[in-house]
Amino acid sequence: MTREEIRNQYRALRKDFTSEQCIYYSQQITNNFLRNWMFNHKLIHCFLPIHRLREVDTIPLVKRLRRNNRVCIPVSNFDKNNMTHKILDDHTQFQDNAYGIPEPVTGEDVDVKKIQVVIVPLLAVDQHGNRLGYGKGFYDRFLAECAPETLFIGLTMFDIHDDLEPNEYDIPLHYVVTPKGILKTTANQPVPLR
Ligand SMILES: Nc1nc2c(c(=O)[nH]1)N(C=O)[C@@H](CNc1ccc(C(=O)N[C@@H](CCC(=O)O)C(=O)O)cc1)CN2
Ligand SMILES: Nc1ncnc2c1ncn2[C@@H]1O[C@H](COP(=O)(O)OP(=O)(O)OP(=O)(O)O)[C@@H](O)[C@H]1O
Repeated sequence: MTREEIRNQYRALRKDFTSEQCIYYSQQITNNFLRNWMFNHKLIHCFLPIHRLREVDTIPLVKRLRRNNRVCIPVSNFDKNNMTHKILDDHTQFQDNAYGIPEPVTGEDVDVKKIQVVIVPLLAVDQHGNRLGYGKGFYDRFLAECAPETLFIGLTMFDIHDDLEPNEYDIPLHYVVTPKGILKTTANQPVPLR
């Protein structure tokens, strides 16, 4: 199967989820994540979900992580297919962009190099941490800019896919969280966070 065929397959599967299934899987992913990592005094990037596409609901995770960390949320530029990142605070205001992604409209911009953990949305991922998104390269570009010790953690409601052919830009994830548990991929781990 081509990347595009695999992409379409997962898109279709996700569209068939009910909102109850989506909530249930999201809770399991959140619980598995927090059982493994709470982090402390880190700068963490996390996406916010496109509800219409039944993405993992990261809002409870973001709320919990923000208790002991700084969390930044992406703002997407669909002309350049890149993102900037704004720190979440008690006063952050959000607005859905044209693709239904909630984005902060206020808040301090973050230097990409200072981000220590990136929580990545996925359509499909394999045991090596190779991933498939919507195909615009947003996360490929972003992960390439991050400092070498940054930890990349993907979230998916699906099981790990058989090997995906990486393209030249693919940067593998270090961990994947599913409703069933946590997979440490075969990608080289950066130095452990203190
Ligand atoms: N929540 C979230 N934020 C994210 C991503 C993501 O996957 N999830 N992205 C990860 O890279 C970037 C945005 N990428 C996107 C790329 C394409 C489309 C898009 O074409 N949407 C169409 C149809 C999608 C479909 O049917 O599956 C649409 O909204 O009509 C949306 C987001 C950055 N922010
Ligand atoms: N670092 C980069 N520099 C320039 N172009 C890039 C870079 N990364 C990705 N691209 C472009 O983006 C396209 C989409 O890449 P790919 O198929 O890997 O997307 P994806 O990983 O599924 O999507 P996303 O990253 O948005 O979730 C690539 O074909 C390439 O043209």
